[in-house]
Amino acid sequence: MSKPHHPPRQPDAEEALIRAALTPEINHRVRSARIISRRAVIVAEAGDLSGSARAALEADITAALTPLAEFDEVRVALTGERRRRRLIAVGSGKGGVGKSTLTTNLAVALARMGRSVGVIDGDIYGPSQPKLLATEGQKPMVEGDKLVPLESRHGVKVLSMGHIVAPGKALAWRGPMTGKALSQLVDAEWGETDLLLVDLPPGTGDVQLSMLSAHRPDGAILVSTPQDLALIDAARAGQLFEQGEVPIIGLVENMAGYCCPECGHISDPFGSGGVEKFAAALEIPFLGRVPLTLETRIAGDKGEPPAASDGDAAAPFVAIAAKLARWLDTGTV
Ligand SMILES: Nc1ncnc2c1ncn2[C@@H]1O[C@H](COP(=O)(O)OP(=O)(O)OP(=O)(O)O)[C@@H](O)[C@H]1O
Repeated sequence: MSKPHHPPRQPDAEEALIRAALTPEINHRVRSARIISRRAVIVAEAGDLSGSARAALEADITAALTPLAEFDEVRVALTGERRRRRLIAVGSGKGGVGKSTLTTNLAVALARMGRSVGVIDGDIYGPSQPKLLATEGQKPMVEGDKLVPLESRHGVKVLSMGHIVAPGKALAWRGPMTGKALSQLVDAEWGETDLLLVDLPPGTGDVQLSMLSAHRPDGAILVSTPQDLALIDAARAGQLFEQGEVPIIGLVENMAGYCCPECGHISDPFGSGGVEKFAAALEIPFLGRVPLTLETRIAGDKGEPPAASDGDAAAPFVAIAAKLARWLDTGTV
């Protein structure tokens, strides 16, 4: 007895038939289209769409295909909503103003608020995050061609040039090399991490420029101490972000006044309120002030960020982190 004859399947013809009934906009999203047992099965890319736009896409595909006689049923599978990881740069015009300390403490405070946060130490010439997040001497693993961020003990993932390059070795790097190094950190295997805080080197050099061109941040926080010179440099750093069309979330005043560890009295060797006035003049939101405290300095050196505990030194960081969280959720501080 001869075998029953099955006509060869014609996936291309099936796909062409289905695509002919869809608009170009929808076809652009269709990844596969098949007819299986008189059922049309369409897989469409919808990772960038919100809930209502996804529902509309599904309804449009179903409505366009239902009249066709070649199948009895239409099934639409949409690809999952893609997580959009946000990148926030923390920058300053001048070195040593506490940008790294602020980055670490904001990350830890946000993690304690339930956010999934990673820190990238973009300070290629003087990395400080390995120390601040107590991961000194650790080496990230590599999966495929991607680095796997280190898990700090404070619930924040971290990757720093200090984890992958011997101290001092990056000093001679310029332009393209620094850009490539930064890309390795940003494009690492961050997994479920929703938010990356990037601790930028001070100033407006190569790393900042490659950050703006290759990994444009969603927003930037500027840090300054109250001295005039630091403020002028901060304004310059702000201009760089503005030119790169990166929204400036706000300005933080660090080492605002000295908090005496004996009596808690705050004295202001550099005056007070200058940064806030400066922010107002530049029409940049003022995010808050962090006093100079011995606790913050010692905690930083020990890899125990104040924001990891509930002491007095944590409060200013927590308040600024809450503003950043609001900005992330609503677009305003
Ligand atoms: N509010 C603060 N109170 C006390 N010490 C602080 C405070 N902020 C920062 N420091 C200390 O000041 C020093 C410089 O801080 P940090 O490394 O965060 O600055 P930076 O702007 O990132 O510097 P760099 O230019 O080296 O990247 C560190 O020793 C840090 O512990």
